[in-house]
Amino acid sequence: MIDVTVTGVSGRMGRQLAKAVEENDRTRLVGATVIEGDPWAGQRMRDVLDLETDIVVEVDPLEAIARSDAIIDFTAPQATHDHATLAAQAGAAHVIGTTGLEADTLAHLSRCAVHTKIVRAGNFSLGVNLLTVLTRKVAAALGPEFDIEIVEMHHRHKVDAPSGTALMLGEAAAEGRGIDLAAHTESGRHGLTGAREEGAIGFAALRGGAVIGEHSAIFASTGERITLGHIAEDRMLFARGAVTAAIWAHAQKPGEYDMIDVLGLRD
Ligand SMILES: NC(=O)C1=CN([C@@H]2O[C@H](COP(=O)(O)OP(=O)(O)OC[C@H]3O[C@@H](n4cnc5c(N)ncnc54)[C@H](OP(=O)(O)O)[C@@H]3O)[C@@H](O)[C@H]2O)C=CC1
Ligand SMILES: O=C(O)C1=N[C@H](C(=O)O)C[C@H](O)C1
Repeated sequence: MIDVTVTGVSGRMGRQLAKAVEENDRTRLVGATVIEGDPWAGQRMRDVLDLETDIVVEVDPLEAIARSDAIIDFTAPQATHDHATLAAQAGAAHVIGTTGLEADTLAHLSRCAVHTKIVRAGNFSLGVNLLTVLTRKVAAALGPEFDIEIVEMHHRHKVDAPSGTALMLGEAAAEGRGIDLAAHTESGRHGLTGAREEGAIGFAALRGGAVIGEHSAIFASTGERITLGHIAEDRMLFARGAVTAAIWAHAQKPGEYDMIDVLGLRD
């Protein structure tokens, strides 16, 4: 059995993650955390989420992580930064779904990965990870006469843009084309923008309603257009992928990994 803590358990993803850990016969929920002041703090998981476990929701992640083989963390950038320190100290695998991480946190994760295994992905679904592989291949096959645009739509509560998945797709397209994404990104067009830069990779982010996550990679020439896309219809998709990643990470050496490694999709 792999003992798992879910951080941010009262969140949209936290709830699904706790269920996914408990439904998998190789994992067991041994910790569940929330931020101070959250109504779930101090409550039994069986009372707030109808799970058959005696786990009580905690505010301090220290002890929960210390008794865990793995933590699954879909929270917020500062929380993930802090959890990484604790996971590295405890030697617990750290599965990270949090998006919108800044460069200082990414550098911190690389230092933590000397001590433990980190699996980080902007999207833990099989479909999106296959889509990134396809996007890289299509970008490599097409010439610069094809403009690349990444379009995403999410629910009204999402706080970061472009989404982590959109950035994965942009990175894949840039890799396929043999260019640096940061140097070719065009996003947030508004007003008198001028014509599209040749070779740019464009990003457009839509927000509204309860959309779980929709992504397209569009390759447009003057004569034809190819669209590769993915629609997520249930958050359990991401949660089950993250549990698969925790089980996989348990058997790995310390280091930084992503879902392409977990799924064995790397060429
Ligand atoms: N990689 C993937 O496959 C996916 C990634 N995501 C990403 O996961 C993250 C969470 O998304 P979502 O569940 O929709 O967001 P929510 O806001 O619903 O959940 C995040 C939860 O984390 C809590 N939290 C914040 N800081 C801490 C902390 N220090 N300790 C414990 N809990 C904390 C928040 O509490 P409070 O609300 O009180 O701040 C909230 O309950 C986002 O970055 C999102 O982009 C989402 C889906 C799939
Ligand atoms: O915030 C979300 O909800 C999602 N976030 C991830 C992202 O930023 O791509 C994954 C998924 O699309 C849902």
